[in-house]
Amino acid sequence: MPPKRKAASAVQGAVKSGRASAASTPGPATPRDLDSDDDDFGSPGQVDLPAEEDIQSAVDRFSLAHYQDQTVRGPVDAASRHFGNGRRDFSYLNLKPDHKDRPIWIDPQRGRIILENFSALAETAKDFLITVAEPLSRPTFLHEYSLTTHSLYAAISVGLQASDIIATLDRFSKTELPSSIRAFIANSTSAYGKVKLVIKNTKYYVESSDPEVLQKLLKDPVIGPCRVQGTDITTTTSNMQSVVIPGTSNAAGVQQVKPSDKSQEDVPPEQAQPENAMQALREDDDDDNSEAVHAFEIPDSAVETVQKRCLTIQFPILEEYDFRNDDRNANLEIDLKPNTQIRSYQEKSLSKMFGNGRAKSGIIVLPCGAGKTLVGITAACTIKKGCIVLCTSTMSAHQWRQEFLKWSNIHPKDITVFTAEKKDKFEGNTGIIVTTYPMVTQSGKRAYDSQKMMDFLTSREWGLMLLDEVHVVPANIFRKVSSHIKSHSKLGLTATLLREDDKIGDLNFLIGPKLYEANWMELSEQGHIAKVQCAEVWCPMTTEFYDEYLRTNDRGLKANLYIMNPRKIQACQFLINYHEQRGDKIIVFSDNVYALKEVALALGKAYICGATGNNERIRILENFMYNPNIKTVFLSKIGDTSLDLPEATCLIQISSHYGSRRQEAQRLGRILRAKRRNDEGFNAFFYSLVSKDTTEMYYSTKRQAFLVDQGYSFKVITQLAGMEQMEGLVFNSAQLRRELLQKVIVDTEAKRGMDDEDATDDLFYAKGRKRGVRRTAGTLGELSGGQDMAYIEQRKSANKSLKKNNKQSDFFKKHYRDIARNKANAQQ
Ligand SMILES: Nc1ncnc2c1ncn2[C@@H]1O[C@H](COP(=O)(O)OP(=O)(O)OP(=O)(O)O)[C@@H](O)[C@H]1O
Repeated sequence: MPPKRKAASAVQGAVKSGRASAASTPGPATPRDLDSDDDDFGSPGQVDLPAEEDIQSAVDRFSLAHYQDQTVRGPVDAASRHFGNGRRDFSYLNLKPDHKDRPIWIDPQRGRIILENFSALAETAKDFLITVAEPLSRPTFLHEYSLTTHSLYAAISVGLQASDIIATLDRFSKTELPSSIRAFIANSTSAYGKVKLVIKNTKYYVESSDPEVLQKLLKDPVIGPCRVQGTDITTTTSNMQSVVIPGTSNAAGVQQVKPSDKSQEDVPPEQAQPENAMQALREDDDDDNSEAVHAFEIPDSAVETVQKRCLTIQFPILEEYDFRNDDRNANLEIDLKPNTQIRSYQEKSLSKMFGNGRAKSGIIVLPCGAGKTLVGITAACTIKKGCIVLCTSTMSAHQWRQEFLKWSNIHPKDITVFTAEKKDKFEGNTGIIVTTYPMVTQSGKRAYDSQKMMDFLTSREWGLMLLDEVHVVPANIFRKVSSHIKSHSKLGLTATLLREDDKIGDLNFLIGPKLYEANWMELSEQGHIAKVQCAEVWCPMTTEFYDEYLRTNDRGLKANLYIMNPRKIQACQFLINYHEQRGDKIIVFSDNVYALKEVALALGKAYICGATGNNERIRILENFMYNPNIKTVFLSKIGDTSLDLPEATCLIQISSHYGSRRQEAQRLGRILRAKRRNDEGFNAFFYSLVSKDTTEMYYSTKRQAFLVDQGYSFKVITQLAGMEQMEGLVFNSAQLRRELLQKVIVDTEAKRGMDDEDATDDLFYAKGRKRGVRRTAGTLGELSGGQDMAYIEQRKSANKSLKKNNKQSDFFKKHYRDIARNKANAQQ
């Protein structure tokens, strides 16, 4: 089916206005250059689209490297090695005379696009780039995007044509568009949309309106054998129709419940936004042509293989759901409530999903606290078929149900929760089930009612599958989910499409391409998420801690030393004090559960970790939210995601998971939804405390990479003015610091030998970790307890009893007395 041109009028509108503004900018840009419809490039006739070709040549064309310019490079000289010995010398790309007025430059080898964010055309160019390319980095002045086959497929799927993309990129580009990029765009997009994967009667079919394409697939050595013999069918399908737009400017194609006094027809036409892509679709979709479609069946087990292979041979398989023509599955009574207004970026993201009037599967990326839940609910209200929502925990499953009831008019009986405790089915023909990933993927024998519920889920077709927090779920879990549950469309939601293990690419074919990624800075400028001041506080190690840090080879002890560095604890105390006085509510994060407990107790604050019981968690969180005297709570990594504490306005991180960019972003997310974010001059604060000259510094820089790409800048604070003079500063004598050091060493050793009740929380003592022989340098004096070093038995049982006995010593007596006192204070 040919892509529809008008569907992309939002983007094209932006491009047009870009042309207009370019024409009005001073400088040598001529109207013909920037504003002319008489394009030099980009008319379909001039794009060198391949004619007939075999599968192998399609495979060869897949990589951008295939399109490299064959331009002769300049002579190799002494500086050449800095430019890949001439390979990265792009001086052959001639700048246009008016290049200063054009905002982008494109790397002909890697498809990277650099945008000058200070250009007068930046806004218009950004609107376009977000549609055709993937944002990589968006700090203040220069943005970086990447043209990929996936991003180009996404652009085509909202109705742009290769010629539009080429022409517009060329207009914005400082140099003539490299021929490698032109060919890459033309060829990557030429086969898009020719092959589809559809579900009919709970069976998967590969479908195309071009019989020759199907023949090619059937001849392919991987796809051919997957066909279920004797299942070929030919049907007719009607062309795209517009998604119903009730006329509200914020609808994004969503049917909203109308207030009773206002019928849909009452809405004056001027309220409809002309630049709304969905609106354009509605105008466009009167031509309702039918066409013949040919299909063959593939077994469930072959779906992923076929999807992967199709991607490799450049016939990307499209998962689209023509929900309005689905008469087989019952319609669900669901609309947004009349007072529900979705925000512009939520609308934009949904217009990418429903850009051509059908539901495309894919992933929407919005910052934490930007309202992914409402985006999911709006998608369900658009499709209006059975919907299954998968969450990461039982708590968030219940939250999702509540949000559905809050924002939509769904009948409470039509939305049920399937968790270990609750296994209700909806009563009507269709409905919504909210469940968790483990509930549907758990292997082994299930309880009777759980099995019955699973049979219910697997025996029917679902219109939409909403996948919350897609970034945390391993690919094999998705495989299980999709093989168990048949859904016509899938929408993944996340704030951080990041994995340190590079597995994120798997989501491309398991769910679909990234449909939309919002700009964090833009949303915070608009007040949808809080503005945050980020700072990295460098805490020097005390001499005795640093000596031990340098001496030991034990990674666990090293980590405990830089985390428990007394100067860091003092900085934490000082910052808590400072922000409590300002009226902030503070969350202190520590991945290391040992440090979490010790520091919380030392500072007399409450903490929550994996081992904290549910009732106690609720009690602590409620106190944090509603008790004006409880202003600080310590959280282990269980608080990283899905915790809604809009009261929190300040974060202090004392230990974290190595270089995890995702965790850093998720933690920052806990304050992005701060209630007070729209107060005049309000700022939230995010402090990361790191021990100077230790490996923690290296990890810290890595962790910040994602946020820096989103435009956040981290101030480095080397000294907290006034800290030394603070009254009641902990560990403020050499004796106390030495005692703390002893305790850290003893506890590290003791804990190594014991089963850790917080193993799920604690990265350094994860269960199953092998112990090796450890040899450390030391003196006899140290061994005998001189110089504040403690004697440590290496046998497990001895360690336990040593610790027990140690409780009787003066040091431990005092220590445990302090803990008890702090605990009592925290509970008051
Ligand atoms: N269009 C809207 N109008 C009013 N409030 C909204 C809108 N969209 C979202 N919100 C509110 O913003 C807050 C954050 O929403 P939500 O919990 O869905 O964020 P999230 O993106 O899922 O965050 P996280 O990634 O941290 O889970 C909620 O209180 C929600 O009610």
